[in-house]
Parts: sequence; C-alpha cells; structure tokens
Amino acid sequence: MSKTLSFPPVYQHAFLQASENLRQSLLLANRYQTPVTPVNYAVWYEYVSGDNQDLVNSIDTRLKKNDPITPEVTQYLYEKYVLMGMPERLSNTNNGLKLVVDNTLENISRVEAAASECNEGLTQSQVKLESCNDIDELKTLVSQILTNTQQITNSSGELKTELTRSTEEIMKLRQELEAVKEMARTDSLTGLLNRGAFDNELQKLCSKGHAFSLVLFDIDKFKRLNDSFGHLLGDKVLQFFASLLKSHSNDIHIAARFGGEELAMLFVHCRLEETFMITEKIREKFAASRLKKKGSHESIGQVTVSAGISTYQNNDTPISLIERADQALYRSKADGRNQVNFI
Ligand SMILES: Nc1nc2c(ncn2[C@@H]2O[C@H](COP(=O)(O)OP(=O)(O)OP(=O)(O)O)[C@@H](O)[C@H]2O)c(=O)[nH]1
Repeated sequence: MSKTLSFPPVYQHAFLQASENLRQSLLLANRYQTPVTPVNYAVWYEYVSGDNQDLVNSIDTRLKKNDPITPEVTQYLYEKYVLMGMPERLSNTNNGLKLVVDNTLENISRVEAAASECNEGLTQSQVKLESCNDIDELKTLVSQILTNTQQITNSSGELKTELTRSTEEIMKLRQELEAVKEMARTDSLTGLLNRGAFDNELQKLCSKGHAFSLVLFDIDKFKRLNDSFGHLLGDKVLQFFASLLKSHSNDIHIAARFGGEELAMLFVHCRLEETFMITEKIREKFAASRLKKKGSHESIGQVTVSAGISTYQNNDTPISLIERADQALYRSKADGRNQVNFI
C-alpha cells in the first residue's frame, strides 16, 4: 500500500517498503546535499515512493535542467505538494476574516462617534428651543437639527453599505473555508474521499453499530499496466474505476481511495447479498470496459478488478473489518483475480 494524497498527509507503506523509501531518500539527500531535516526528508520520501506524481514531475524537471535543489526549493515543494498549499489557504482565509472583522468594528465605532456627536447637537438644540422666540434664531436651530439628523442618516447609510460588503466578504470566506474543508477530505486524483476521511466514516459507522458492509477493490496487475503504458495512463484507469464507484455511491454509500490502486466502498444499511450483487455488477462493468489509449485509439486490453467484502458484526472495529475484507480480497487474487469474495 502507498500514500494517499490528503491533508494532513496519510502514509500507509508497509514496514519493508517504508524502510526502502528511507534508504533511497537518504541517498538522494546525500547526492543533492540537502540536510536531512523533516521537511527535506518528507520531500525525498514522497519523491522516491512515486505516489505524488506532481511532486515527482516538478523535481524531475528541475533535475533535467540541472537546477539546484536548495532548502528554499524543498520548502516550496513541501508546502505546495506535500501540504498541498493548505496552510497558506487557511492562513489567507484567517487573515481575510480578521480584516473583515477589523473593518466592521472600525465602521461601527465611526457611526457610534457620529451618533454621539449628533446626540450632543440635538440635546443642545432642545435646550435652546425651550427659550427661543426669535424667528432667525429658530431658523438657525432648524438648520442645526437638520445637519445633525443628516449626519446620522449618512453614517447609518455608510454603515449599511459597509455591512453589506462585509457580509459578502464573509460569505466568500465561508465558501473558501468549505472548499478547503472539502479538499482536506478529497483524494485529488480520483475525487473520492481520501483515506483520512474514509477512516473517520468507518469509525463513525462502527461506533453506531449500524448494519453495513465494507468492500475493498484492488485493480489487477496494475504494475504491469503502468509498466506497459506509463503511469499517466495508470492514473486514467484509476480515475475511470473511481467514476464507476462514484456512480454507485450516494448520500449513504461511500466511495473512497483506500491507498494506491486500492479503492473502497462502504455500503450502509445494505445486507451482504445486496452488497455482493452491487460489487459483482461493478466488477463486471469494469471488466467489460474496452479502455483505449487517448489519441491513438489503441486498446490497452482487458483490465479487471478483484474485491473483498466484510460485513459489520457486533464488536467489530475498523481494523477487524478491514482485515476481513483484506483476507477476502486476498482470496479473490489467489483464486485467479477478477472476482469477488466475502468473509
Ligand atoms: N498510475 C498509478 N499507479 C499507482 C498509483 N498508486 C499505486 N500505483 C501502482 O500500483 C502498482 C501496484 O502493484 P502491485 O501491488 O505489485 O500489484 P499489482 O501489479 O496490481 O498486482 P496484483 O494486485 O497482484 O494483481 C504499483 O506499481 C504502484 O506503483 C497511482 O496513483 N497511480
């Protein structure tokens, strides 16, 4: 298993794979003279694991041009590709919100000051009115009162405009926050839930004790596909398969990228027979798809998927459910692939 692109990053490499990545990362850190700080290590680790294609492309382009990999460059790559620009987006939203609140408070104090000035003016006019019996003095008082009321009308008008602007700004920031929140839950390649979000959903279902089933899908011989047609085409196949899962997901059935070429679905309030039928349908549809290389119309041959199902039983934990689905998936692979099993 590999890393699923998400924020914060989630790594699922097995012990041996992670150790091998460590070895290769250290070699690269040494070759390009980048100190093994946590940031530099994360960048090299993601580079050698090959899971973060955008990061790999960016480093390869630099290396081809003999551009140095300086600490500034690794810091930039880390923020852009490992943290996926999230801290910057959150900080922008935060700063935007601070600005709106500061502006609103400033406008309110301005109106308060104008109101208090107007209040003072009107009180003075009130006192003068009581003893006023001169027509000219009365005219002056009237225009004074008019000026005061005009002032307060203007200030409250300005406040209204400013408050409308602030509300619009706050709505935009709220949308940005929603987008950031959504991005933190989404796998960027497939658009499905990422591993972190999937784990949360699975945990919630287990603690509620609802009836549900977990299906783990693993595309067959995916390495061979990548090796024969390239990683980009492999990505397209993953996206195509994800779209099949998406078409079977809804408000209650959840589809997610489990890790690497493994995808998962949670079928909620769905009995084993029904889950099995839907999973079979997905498997058949995928096997029947005649996928072609873009542009050349060259067929890439049949691509299939194996699946394993486990169904929630009392006292199951996310780990025990995943283990059973994984065993069922293993059986599907061992029995010849392109099939569904359950345990
Ligand atoms: N294109 C692409 N390949 C990926 C991605 N994530 C993992 N892979 C590749 O998926 C392959 C998985 O290979 P294996 O675990 O050996 O399994 P397999 O070749 O699918 O064979 P079986 O599972 O036994 O049928 C590896 O070559 C990974 O590099 C991805 O996001 N995109």
